[in-house]
Amino acid sequence: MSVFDQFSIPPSSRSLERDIQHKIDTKTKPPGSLGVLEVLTAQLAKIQNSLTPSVDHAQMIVFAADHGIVDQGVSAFPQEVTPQMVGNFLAGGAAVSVFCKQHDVALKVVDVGVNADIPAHPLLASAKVAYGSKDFMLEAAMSSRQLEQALVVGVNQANAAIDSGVNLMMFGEMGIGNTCVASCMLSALTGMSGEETAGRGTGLSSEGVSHKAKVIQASLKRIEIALGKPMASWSAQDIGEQCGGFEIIAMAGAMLQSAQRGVAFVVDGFICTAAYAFAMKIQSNLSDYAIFAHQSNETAHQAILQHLNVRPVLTLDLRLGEGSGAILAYPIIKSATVFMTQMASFADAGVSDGQ
Ligand SMILES: O=C(O)c1ccc[n+]([C@@H]2O[C@H](COP(=O)([O-])O)[C@@H](O)[C@H]2O)c1
Ligand SMILES: Cc1cc2nc[nH]c2cc1C
Repeated sequence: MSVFDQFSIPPSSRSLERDIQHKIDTKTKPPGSLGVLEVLTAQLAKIQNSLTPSVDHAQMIVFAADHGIVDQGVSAFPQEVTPQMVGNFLAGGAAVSVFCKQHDVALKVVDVGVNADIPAHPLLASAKVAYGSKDFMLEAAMSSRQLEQALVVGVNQANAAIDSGVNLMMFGEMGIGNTCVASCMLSALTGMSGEETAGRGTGLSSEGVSHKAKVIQASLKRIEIALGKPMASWSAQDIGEQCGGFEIIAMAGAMLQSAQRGVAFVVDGFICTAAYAFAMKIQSNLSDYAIFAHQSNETAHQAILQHLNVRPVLTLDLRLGEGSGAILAYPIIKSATVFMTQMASFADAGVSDGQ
């Protein structure tokens, strides 16, 4: 049995649905007036099968890896930045580090495939599958064994966090070149062309974006020839092996396992959305457990979010990654649970409900 077959995610519970809606509607506010917070608290209450949902024990996991596709000139930054930024996460100097500290959320960094040896650190999990993926314009990004290994890294990370009592998983990523990987995976998953999925990433020029789109188109052509079947019939395994990235696959594994264990997770920006779309191809019940943090400025993110029929919490023109949007959405997600658990009802407060 492949690791892809190990997931059987239950839909989130419907048993309290009416009680949850009643509790939301009897708070001291006009019906629906807390907007998206009402949607979020209902989602969390169903996931936790509780009228008092909580996200007090949140954990941020940043998966990091490198990508052979950078040899095609698809990023504005050099590959060395991946381990350098991992060092910055661990030292507490990155955006995700300071925002996690601000909100008292634990940060863990997982090396799934960085192209350098990273010294041991209390916040680092070393789970390197390889020193980066292969250049997928020329050959498969990884072997089927590496694909399984990366997925299992994510599953194990989710299990460790949930075993320690975490009730909200937040995911981020770091990997120079990974917007190209995410775009190629999303093209393969949705049928959108490289022109539609390619964007500026860390800051490519317009010419750079056109070149990146051509690299994606050439890669899709190579894969079609290698697999001997049209894109519409590629499996998740095909897409992961041919054009995946280790941090993206590991994150997909962590999302699937969080859902399997009945725990909500927060999807950060463009690359994390590619991990989610990939995981959805494995198990579509996943959608009940996902909260989308923000709409990235990466060109295709809006179209992909629409394609997935999901609404992000924030639109702040972010395009940083590393889980920064997820941690910024955290206080709003938390407020959604706080209104549900702490706000007075019309009856409690002696306020007329207008009926
Ligand atoms: O999350 C996003 O929406 C996002 C958009 C653009 C860039 N990034 C980050 O930038 C890196 C990838 O950009 P690039 O240009 O090297 O492919 C990677 O480390 C991501 O975390 C992230
Ligand atoms: C500096 C820098 C920080 C990042 N954080 C996530 N991706 C990144 C890419 C770069 C280039």
